[in-house]
Amino acid sequence: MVYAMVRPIEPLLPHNSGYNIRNLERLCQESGRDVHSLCQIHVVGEVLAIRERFWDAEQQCFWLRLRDEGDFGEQWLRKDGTSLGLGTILEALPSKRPSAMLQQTHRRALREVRSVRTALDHARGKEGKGLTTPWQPWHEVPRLSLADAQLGAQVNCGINGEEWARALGWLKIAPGDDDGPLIQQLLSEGVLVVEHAFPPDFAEQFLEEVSELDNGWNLHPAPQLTPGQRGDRIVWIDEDLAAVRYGARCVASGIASLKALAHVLNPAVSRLHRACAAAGDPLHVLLPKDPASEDAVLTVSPKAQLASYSHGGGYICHQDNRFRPSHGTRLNSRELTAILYANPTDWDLQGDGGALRIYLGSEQLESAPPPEHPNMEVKPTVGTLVVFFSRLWHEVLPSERLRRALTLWILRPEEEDSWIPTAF
Ligand SMILES: O=C(O)CCC(=O)C(=O)O
Ligand SMILES: [Fe+2]
Repeated sequence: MVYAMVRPIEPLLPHNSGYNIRNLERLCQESGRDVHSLCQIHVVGEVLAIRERFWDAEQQCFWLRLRDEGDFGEQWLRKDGTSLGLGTILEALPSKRPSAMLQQTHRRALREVRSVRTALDHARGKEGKGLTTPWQPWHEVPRLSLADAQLGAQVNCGINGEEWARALGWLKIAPGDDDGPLIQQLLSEGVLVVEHAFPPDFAEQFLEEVSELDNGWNLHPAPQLTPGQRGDRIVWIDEDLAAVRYGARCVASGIASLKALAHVLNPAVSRLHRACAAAGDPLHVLLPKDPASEDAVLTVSPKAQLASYSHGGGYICHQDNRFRPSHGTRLNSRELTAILYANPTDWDLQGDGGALRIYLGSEQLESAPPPEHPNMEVKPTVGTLVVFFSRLWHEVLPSERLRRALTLWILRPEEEDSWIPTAF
């Protein structure tokens, strides 16, 4: 199933105005419209083709005509780089391998999308300096270096070098720190929790921005593979969208900090993989595609997921990735799951629920472990950073209170036959 979003508000918004709630309210007042009428989400089935596109010089955007399988027939979507993200259109396909025909159509649609993005960048004179260029095949995705990440952050949201260094400091992990106790803990236990990773004033602002973003109808129900799998609403977001579209600079900094983690963890994780590969572990075979990958096996997905749970919603016990011995491959390229929470500090796990429960040493299990399996519970309060290997089983316990989380998947893409970008 592919989701497309149509936002009638779109033509109303001046270029680069944010979608934050104040902006929307102001625009609604000015145009005499009800704020609830402005955002719609259509589930439109599989995108079969992008039939037509044109560059609208007046509005400086592309318009795409999509044909899909849903009842909505054909519809126009607007793409202008800062507004409606194409990632939203082609975001979710079932993770079990769809038919060859669907794979092919999806590939074709992706090629179209990429050509639009390239043309768009070209039209704007941009040099494509993002952290990763999403239209490249995974094995060509450049490895993240701190310099790239700094550049990306500056290009994307104007974070300067000083702020960047501070962001890394917040996470209490410094470059060159790969033998430090926190990283050792991650490698040996598979999980790392850092409490108070943010200074309090930043935490307060982060919390406020995330709640404004959520209250502005920017999140939509997460795609589910099975009914009842997860109860959250989500939006995929990068630094650029956060800072420019939503006016959420602390969220942008949060995403940039999570991306910096990949860089910082690279040497240690790379050593871990080499050691496991040397011991004959098939999961850790490193393909010799990129000699520089000796010290860099990790990169990041361009977008992070902002999720909001409410009304007792949770996420059943699952793995974000798994190794398929029968295929000798991993299901996707996710290696580490890194989360920053955005919930008040008076959170009470007993009364409010919403713990992230991670089952330790569970990555090889074929099915979800029983609750008595050794586990740890993380309280989702603002300032808490949790990083864990994506193959560990974990769940979000039902949350009686609004529960928000910003998640970035850190990737190890080199052996990926992935034809489905999970986010781009
Ligand atoms: O929000 C959390 O604590 C974890 C969410 C999660 O497991 C996921 O989105 O895959
Ligand atoms: Fe997960």
